[in-house]
Amino acid sequence: GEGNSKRKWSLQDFEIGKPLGKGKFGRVYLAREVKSKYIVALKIIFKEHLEKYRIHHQLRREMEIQTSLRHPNILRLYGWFHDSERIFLILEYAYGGELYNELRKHGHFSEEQAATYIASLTTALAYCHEKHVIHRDIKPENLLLDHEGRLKIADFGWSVQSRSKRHTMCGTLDYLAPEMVENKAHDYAVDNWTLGILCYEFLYGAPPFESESQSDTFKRIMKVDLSFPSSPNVSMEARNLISRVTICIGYEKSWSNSIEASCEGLLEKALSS
Ligand SMILES: COc1ccc(C(=O)Nc2ccccc2)cc1NC(=O)CCSc1ncnc(N)c1Br
Repeated sequence: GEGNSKRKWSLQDFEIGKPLGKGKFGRVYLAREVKSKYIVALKIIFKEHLEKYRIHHQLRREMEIQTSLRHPNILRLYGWFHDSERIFLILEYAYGGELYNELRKHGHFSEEQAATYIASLTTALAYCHEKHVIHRDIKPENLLLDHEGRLKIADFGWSVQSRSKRHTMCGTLDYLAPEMVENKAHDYAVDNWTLGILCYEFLYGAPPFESESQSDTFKRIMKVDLSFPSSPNVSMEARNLISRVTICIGYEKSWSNSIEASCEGLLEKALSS
């Protein structure tokens, strides 16, 4: 028959199972495609909910983004369909659930485990960035694990296609005003900064700038007020990686690719040590 991704799906094609959780703008259920017995996660979004938050255009853009993304560390969107009041997203089912639960269960990850997750995130984000997609909402809750414990970035609820002006920029930067150049750096650095934050949280069990109040957290982020507790005992290489990725974005706003390159270099070292 015709390729799966082109066929018209409907609710009758699925048997709905247990609720898996609440993603953005909708509930997610375990489901099984009746004919193939293939297990998926089915996300149900109410149209009036999209209208209310005026984000139906964002969902449409999201679907365009998702169909073009194919990466082992990015949760697949197999297709979607709708009825009169709901939109259904047919998602890859991540058998291992939320990475967040793993982190809470263990308190913090070993350096090897953290390096493996950060390496997966780095390649997935580098892939997104070369497709001019910025996720902008990478946090442990949006990271899932498959049946082999492999990391999957999910819930692109806030991803954006970076503005088309980037194509006009790929020529020389010499004539661009600082704010335009800054903007380019900002486009991807926002995801790379998050890599440093996540790396810290994987190793210490809490994000680096966590504070009592939002305003304190904000102040600490703006100052990049990074401190490393003495326990758990984290290697100097790992602390250097976190500092370089957060500090140099926080202060120098260096180009994302140079950061990615140094990340990959440092990760190679951390993984090989
Ligand atoms: C590619 O994954 C997505 C792609 C898009 C959207 C989405 O809602 N976009 C969106 C919604 C409204 C407006 C604009 C964008 C959401 C997801 N993914 C999710 O929501 C994750 C659902 S939780 C889960 N999923 C699988 N296995 C598990 N064990 C669990 Br728990």
